[in-house]
Amino acid sequence: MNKAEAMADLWTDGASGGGASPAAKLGANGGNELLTPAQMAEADRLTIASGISGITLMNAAGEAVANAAQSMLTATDLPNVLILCGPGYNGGDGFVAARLLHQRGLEVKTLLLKKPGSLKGDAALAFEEMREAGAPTWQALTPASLKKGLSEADLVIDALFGAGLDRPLEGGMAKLAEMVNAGGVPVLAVDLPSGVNGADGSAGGGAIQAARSVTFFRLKPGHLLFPGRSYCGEVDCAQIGIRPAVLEEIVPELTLNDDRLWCSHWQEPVVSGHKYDRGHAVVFGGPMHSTGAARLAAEAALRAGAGLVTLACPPSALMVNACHLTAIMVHPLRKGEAGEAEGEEAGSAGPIRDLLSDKRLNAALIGPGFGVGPQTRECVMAVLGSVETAVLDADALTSYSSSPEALFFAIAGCRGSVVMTPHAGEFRRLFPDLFSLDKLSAARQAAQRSGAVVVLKGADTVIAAPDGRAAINSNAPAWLATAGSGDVLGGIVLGLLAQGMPGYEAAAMAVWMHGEAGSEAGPGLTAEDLPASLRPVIRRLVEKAGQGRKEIR
Ligand SMILES: NC(=O)C1=CN([C@@H]2O[C@H](COP(=O)(O)OP(=O)(O)OC[C@H]3O[C@@H](n4cnc5c(N)ncnc54)[C@H](OP(=O)(O)O)[C@@H]3O)[C@@H](O)[C@H]2O)[C@@H](O)CC1
Ligand SMILES: [K+]
Repeated sequence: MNKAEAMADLWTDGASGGGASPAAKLGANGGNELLTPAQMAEADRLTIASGISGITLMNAAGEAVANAAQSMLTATDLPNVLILCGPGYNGGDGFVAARLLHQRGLEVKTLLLKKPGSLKGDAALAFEEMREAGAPTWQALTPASLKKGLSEADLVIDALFGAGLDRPLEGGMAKLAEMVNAGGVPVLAVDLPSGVNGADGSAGGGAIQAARSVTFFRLKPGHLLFPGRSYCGEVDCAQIGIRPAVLEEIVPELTLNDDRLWCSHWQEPVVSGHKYDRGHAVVFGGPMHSTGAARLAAEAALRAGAGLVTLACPPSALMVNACHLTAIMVHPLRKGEAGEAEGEEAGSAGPIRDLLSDKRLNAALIGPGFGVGPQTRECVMAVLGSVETAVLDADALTSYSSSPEALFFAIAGCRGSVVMTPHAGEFRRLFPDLFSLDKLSAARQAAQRSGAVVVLKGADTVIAAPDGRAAINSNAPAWLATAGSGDVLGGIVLGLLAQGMPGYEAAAMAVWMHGEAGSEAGPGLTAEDLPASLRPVIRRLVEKAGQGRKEIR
């Protein structure tokens, strides 16, 4: 087992203790690549071309569904399972599950959306095999048959639509989904809950609410992006005989955000090392009435492992910051002080350049609590023109609402990586034309346009690189949505950049660590709790990385 594999187990082997991530409920076994429905169809095609028949894959998929169904039914004596089968191969998986559950002695009823004669290919084969096996009963899916079926069922299997959903549910179909949701019977979804678009998680016409979903080979973006994620329940990923080698042809650029994505770029401190080996990060803070955001970021950067952290701020704010900070250095941005005369804005660009002329300061964060306006734009220009790597957040982004191209131009001239961490509102101000797109496409296009790594924050944060790579995060607990949380995230990115991680990996690791720290701090957390909550998260990473190394020897 190499270091990456060892660390991949970290959050799914039940050994992660109090910080167990909600992502552990996602069955990302097999690999962290995410496949769109089109890519999944290609994986099926390549597998079938290599000599494994489609019906073999469907039988394996249906068996995984049947097994999951049984595991949901342990408490009932003679369970009654209602299987809703659609017109395509998703329905085919339903027929296989129906046959197996019937053969295992369960009461099974299938309701078909279309006549059996209209079934094609492997779905028709699976229906025939189900009938030959002594067939569980089947009839047409209508409001009346559904109402009766729901009144008798202990479990519903939703095999209506999966990867082939190509439009929102509407009319009678949407009403049937509403009936299932109102029925009070737990639902197991095959591949995806019907109504959820696997590519982007949209569910414009509503969807069936599942308690659990079983997907195949790899997770799909729709399992992770909202609103789709909220319909999936717990997600299992079953391996059905598709070889991972097909991914070499498909080359997916999208992954689940977990340690497999970034652990090989992260280096824990070595005994012979020096603090300067881990970089010197600088946070540019705002005026006296607005200092907290920068302090949260600075504390997070230090906890994330930066060797040294300096908080640079206007002289008026120096005393406030100095009173709150110990290990973090404070530095007055003296020259100019124009901001103070003009409504207490932050220091001018000159002193920023002066400070950053010390090349040991290798990563800078500007934006949180900094103030919005032309002075901020000057300061952002000074940062991007002077420092190796930078994080832009909050006011640094909002200040460019009416001139985003100027920002993108400056990013293009920056020596190293630039990471932007907008929430939805900040994103909309910088990229108004992208806001109507799905979150994944929006983040990807923004990264391409701006030349920065874009962290589009939210419960399903997307991290996108200008080269097309993207990751979806899934471990953020609900209580992470609290004042100052984003400032901490910016600080973690900064701390990892200071240690020399590449921008995309630093951003992804930071988002993941932020989520873990949120789970570690738990209900009732405030942003102040998060930097300290990084300690057990980092300790587990170090321990697991060490295990990986031992096993390599
Ligand atoms: N390929 C393989 O080897 C394997 C595939 N596997 C399984 O196959 C599934 C994908 O199968 P699939 O491609 O047949 O699509 P599927 O999800 O059944 O739906 C297509 C049908 O839905 C219809 N339809 C679409 N949207 C609709 C709407 N809003 N409202 C109403 N109707 C709508 C559409 O109808 P039409 O557009 O023609 O009107 C079409 O007839 C995948 O999820 C997995 O479970 C596994 O067995 C492993 C091996
Ligand atoms: K389904």
